Amino acid sequence: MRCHQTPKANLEDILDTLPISAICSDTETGKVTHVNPSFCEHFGFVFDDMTTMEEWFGQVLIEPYEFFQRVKPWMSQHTGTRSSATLDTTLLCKHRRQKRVSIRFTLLGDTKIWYLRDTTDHWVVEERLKVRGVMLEMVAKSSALSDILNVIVLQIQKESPQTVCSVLLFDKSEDRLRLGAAPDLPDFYNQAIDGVKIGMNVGSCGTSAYLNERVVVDDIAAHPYWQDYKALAAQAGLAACWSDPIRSSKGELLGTFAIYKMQPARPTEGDFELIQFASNLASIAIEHFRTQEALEHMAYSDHLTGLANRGAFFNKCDIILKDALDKKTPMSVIMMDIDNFKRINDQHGHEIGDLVLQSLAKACLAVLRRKDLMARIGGEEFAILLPETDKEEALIIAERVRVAIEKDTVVDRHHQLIPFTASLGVTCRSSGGCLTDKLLSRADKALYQAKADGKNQVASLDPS
Ligand SMILES: Nc1nc2c(ncn2[C@@H]2O[C@H](COP(=O)(O)OP(=O)(O)OP(=O)(O)O)[C@@H](O)[C@H]2O)c(=O)[nH]1
Repeated sequence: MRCHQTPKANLEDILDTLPISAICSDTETGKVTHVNPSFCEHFGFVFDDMTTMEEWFGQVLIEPYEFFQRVKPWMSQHTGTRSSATLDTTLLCKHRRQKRVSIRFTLLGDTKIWYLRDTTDHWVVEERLKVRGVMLEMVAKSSALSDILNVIVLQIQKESPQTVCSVLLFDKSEDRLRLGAAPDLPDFYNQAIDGVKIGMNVGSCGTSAYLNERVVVDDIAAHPYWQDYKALAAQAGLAACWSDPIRSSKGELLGTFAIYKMQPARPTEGDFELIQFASNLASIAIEHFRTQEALEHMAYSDHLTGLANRGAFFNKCDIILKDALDKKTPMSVIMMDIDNFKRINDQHGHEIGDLVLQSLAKACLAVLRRKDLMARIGGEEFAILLPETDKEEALIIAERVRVAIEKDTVVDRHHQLIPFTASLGVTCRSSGGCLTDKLLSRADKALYQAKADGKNQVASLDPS
């Protein structure tokens, strides 16, 4: 690797035997006069790539501002013959790999000898421990899942330059992938992918989720998996993508972790290890979040119908009522009770009674709006919260619910259709404001009226 036979040949011979990377430069001109084989091997540069150390730093520093803020002052501080202070920084090798290095130099006559130690492995371990700690702390504090996933994605992008990552979450009920975190992918791309149904040839992630195995696509433009999405990927500047299924501790699919590249590329062993690390971290976060969700669902929902339970309904009602008073918006509630339910139970059995409760809940949800909240607050008693809804609109909704129930039936084991009906009481909040209890008791009175007037009908009671 010696470039010239000079009087410094002995020194260069010694440097050439060292396992540590070394560069010699002229103290006067700053020109690089020698690089040892270890430097070429670790960083990919050869002697002909080097002019001065200043220029080289200008090319390889990851953060351009670092040259004037850190590197230049560090270079000029040292004048004596002892070794300089150590500079820890991140460089981009000739083959575009990012490396963490510790650099120092010494003066020997008119030669400056630079020593570069590759500390990447150590740095990666430290960084990963750090991000793992941050993530576990966020999990313990029940931070939003998207925030936790963002931390993981940003860490992977930091470790692997020219990389953009995404986490998609698996929605088992619909076999779709939903956006979990992809802070550096363009919005139009995220919107197009959000909700995509998994299957063969649905990009790297859709296919990876479908096959429940890692998918590597090194050239999106030419791969059949991307046939229907390659124009979208090209618009987002994406050229390669490998995707790993994120699995729970029981092996169930939770989502996918994807690494995108801007140029066609094949993953290295290091990339596989990186995506595995990311998938494992994401799996801890998602699994914890799903467990929390399931616990909350159990605490706040009715096991038979899946509707909100009494406690959840009262809590939500308090919040919506306060909000309606603050914003001076209308709000209504409906109380509902199945007609002659005892008779249904007595004639057809408790199991059929349960089926009626479940079927009625479904029929009502189908005609309610997304913002409405329906709850089972007693055996055959239901309540419906209608935010931003005045009495006239509430009466229309109540009638729609009544008709939906009237049209619904369940079938017994002899294939006999069993119809059922319900009575409904409607009220709206008073202009002065009232408590949830008062509001519900007024709706209850209206319900009582509907029962008294012959059942299978809607009655209302004004606040006045
Ligand atoms: N199958 C089933 N029945 C229930 C459940 N909870 C309460 N019930 C029954 O609901 C019935 C309520 O009867 P009642 O209060 O007399 O009311 P009703 O027969 O609907 O009469 P009206 O309200 O006047 O129309 C009772 O037979 C309860 O056993 C449940 O979870 N499943």
